[in-house]
Amino acid sequence: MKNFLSVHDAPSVGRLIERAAAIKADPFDHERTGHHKTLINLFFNPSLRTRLSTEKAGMTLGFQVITMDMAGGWKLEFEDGIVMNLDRAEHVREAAGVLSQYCDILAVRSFPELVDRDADYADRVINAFVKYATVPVVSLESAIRHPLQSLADCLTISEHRRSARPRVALTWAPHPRKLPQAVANSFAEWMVNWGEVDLVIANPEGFDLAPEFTAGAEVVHDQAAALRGAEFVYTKNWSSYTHYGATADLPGWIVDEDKMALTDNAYFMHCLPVRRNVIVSDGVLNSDRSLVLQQANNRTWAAAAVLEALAG
Ligand SMILES: NCCC[C@H](NC(=O)CCC(=O)O)C(=O)O
Ligand SMILES: NC(=O)OP(=O)(O)O
Repeated sequence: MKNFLSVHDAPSVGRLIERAAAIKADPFDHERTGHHKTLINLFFNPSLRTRLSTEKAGMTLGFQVITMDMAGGWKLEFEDGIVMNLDRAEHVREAAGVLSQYCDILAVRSFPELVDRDADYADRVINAFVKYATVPVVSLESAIRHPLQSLADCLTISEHRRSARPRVALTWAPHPRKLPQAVANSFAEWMVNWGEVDLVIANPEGFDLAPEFTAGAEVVHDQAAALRGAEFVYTKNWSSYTHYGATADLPGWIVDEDKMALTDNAYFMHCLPVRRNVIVSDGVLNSDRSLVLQQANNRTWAAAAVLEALAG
C-alpha cells in the first residue's frame, strides 16, 4: 500500500480487517513494526477519536508519534504558480517536503468548506500532500472521505454480525449545522467494496450522496423501509451534495426507539461526535444495542493495521 486515502488503496478489505483484528487480539506483539520510524499527524480541524486512536496505534506499533494542530502553524498556500503576497506564509510544496524530512508516514485531517462542490471534491489539501510529500500519506478524514472510520466500522460489523451477509441500513439524520458527506461517502464505498453486507441507504429527497460512492447500494427516500429487517443501523447527518451544502429541518428523521423497533433487533452505530436527541434519542444511544464505544475502540486497531501496511 502506497498511501491510505480510500478503500481503493486497500488491496483487500477482508485482509485489512483481519490484520486489525489480529493486532487487537495481541496488541503487545507488534512493537518492532514502527521501531526507529516516525509518524506525524497534522490536524486542520478538531478531533477527539482520530487524534488519540491514531497516536495510540502508532505507539502500539513502536512508532515515535508527533501531532501538530495546524491552527498553530503557518497558513498554507495550495495554489501552484501564485504570487504569495497575501496572508498565506508557506506553500504546501515546502511544508510537505519539510515534513517528509521528519517522518516516515504523514497523516492529515482536512474538512471541506461546503461552499464550492468542485473544489471540495478535488480533495485539494490531502492531494497536495500526496503530490509533494515523499512519504506515504494517510487520510484522517479529508474533504470527501473518512477511510479509517470506515475500516473501524467494518471491523465492528464483522465482530457483531449474526448472519453471514447482514442487512446494513445507513440513514441520514437531522443536524443543526451543515456537515460533510465524508463519513457517509466512505462508509458506503467500504461496505460495497467489502462485499459481505447488503447496504441500503435512506435519505430525504435532495440528499443523495454522489453516485461514485453509492454504486452497488440501494438508495431509498423512505427511512422506515430501509430500517425494516436491518441488522445494523448506521446513522449520520450530511449536507446536500446536489444542492451543495444545503441542510434540511427534518426532525422526524431522528433515530429513536420506535425506529429501532422496525429493525431485526439491530445494533445502532455512529462515528461520533453525536448530537443527543437530535440525531439519536438518549434511549437508543444509552441502550445495549449501541456500538458507538466499540466503534471508537476499533479506530485504534484500524489505524494500526493501516500503519503496519504502510510501514512495509
Ligand atoms: N470525524 C467524525 C465526524 C466529523 C464531522 N462532524 C462534525 O463536524 C460534527 C460537529 C457538530 O456536531 O457540530 C463530520 O460530520 O464529518
Ligand atoms: N469519529 C471521528 O473521526 O471522531 P473525531 O472527529 O473526534 O476524530
